[in-house]
Formats: sequence, C-alpha cells, structure tokens
Amino acid sequence: MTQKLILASNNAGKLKEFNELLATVGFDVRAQGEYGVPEAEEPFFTFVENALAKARHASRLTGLPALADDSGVCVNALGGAPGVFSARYAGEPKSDARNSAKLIADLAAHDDMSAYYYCVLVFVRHADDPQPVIADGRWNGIIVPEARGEGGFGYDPHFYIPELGKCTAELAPEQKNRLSHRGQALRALVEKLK
Ligand SMILES: O=P(O)(O)OP(=O)(O)OP(=O)(O)OC[C@H]1O[C@@H](n2cnc3c(O)ncnc32)[C@H](O)[C@@H]1O
Ligand SMILES: [Mg+2]
Repeated sequence: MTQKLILASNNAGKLKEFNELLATVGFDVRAQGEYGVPEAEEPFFTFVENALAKARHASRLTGLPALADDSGVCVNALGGAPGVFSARYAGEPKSDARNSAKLIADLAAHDDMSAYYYCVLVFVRHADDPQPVIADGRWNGIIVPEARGEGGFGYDPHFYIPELGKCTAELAPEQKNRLSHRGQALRALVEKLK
C-alpha cells in the first residue's frame, strides 16, 4: 500500500514540480489544499524554521506525514535578499511579476548579478516528530533584466544559467527538475528516507 503524504504548500508551481519529482517514489502525494489546510504562518528568518513550521502545520491538521519546501532566490549584491522573503518581496498579495520587477529595479545600480536559488525540504512523520528529515539544495545563476521563457514559476524568467545559455523558465520541466535546488534537495531527502 502506498503511504499518503501531504505536500505542505499552496504554490501551484512547486506542487507541479513535486508531482513530477515524486512520481517515481512510493508515496501517494496530496496537496494540503485538498484537505482544506490554510496557509501556515512563516514568521522566521531562516528557511529551515519556516519549512518545519509549514510541515508541522499540515501534519497537525491532516494527521498525515507532511513534506514542506521553503525556498527563495538569494542575490549576492543584495546581501542574500530577497531570500526567505522571496514570495512576498513586493508585498501582498503575492505576485511573481511584481516580485521580479522589484528585484530588477533593486539591482539596477549594481554590477554583480550573481545569485542562487536555495531550497530546504522538511519531512515529518507526524506533527510532533522529534526527528524531522531535512535536506537542502542550491542552484547558482545570474539575474537578467529581460524576461525569457514561459516555464517554471516565480523568478524563473529572470534566473539565467550561463552553462545552459538559458533562463530557468526556458527549460523543459525534466531539465529544471534534474538541476534545480528543489530537485537536488528532494533526491537528498529520498536518500535519507531509504
Ligand atoms: O509557502 P508555500 O505555500 O510553499 O508557497 P510560497 O510560494 O509562499 O513558497 P515560499 O514561502 O517557500 O517562497 C518561495 C518563493 O521563492 C521563489 N522560488 C522558489 N523556488 C523557485 C523556483 O524553482 N523558481 C522560481 N522561483 C522560485 C518564488 O518566488 C517562491 O514564491
Ligand atoms: Mg510561503
């Protein structure tokens, strides 16, 4: 029997990627929205604390194991911003387009466009699991002002990978999953669960 797993996210882009990434792993993956779980608070200043809060919240409300992702884009010239604040960088309501526009505007006076995507995944077997399983991944790139590509989500039209000559929104889903911060973190997490 496959084990049910709640994905503690309301981000459609992430959910799509997790469904692709987890397709081969023996879990019956359900989005927290299917269970009426509302968005968790993300009050912390570290990715890992926010991911743990999201995982525990979803697990507590469903009674099922949960996997949460906290991620963001960290720009070196901005001291790592927007970082944990990536989803709401341009304020509420969340908007990928406004977040990207703010990032480009903030970088206008800078020369160093280097950045990285960072992702922490936290898996809890139950809400009070004292041994959450944690894995992370990082993907280096360059922020470019001109949007390129239709794929992915978030900052992907502006996140350029020099080795590929493409922005991450121009990659096929399998290629993004193979290389991304999220793909790296998920493969590391699955190894730990074996
Ligand atoms: O908390 P949940 O419900 O999972 O959804 P969220 O969008 O609020 O997720 P986060 O709090 O982890 O914020 C992550 C943000 O970082 C950005 N981001 C993370 N991974 C990305 C990726 O693969 N491609 C583009 N942008 C990404 C994007 O703006 C996300 O909204
Ligand atoms: Mg969030």
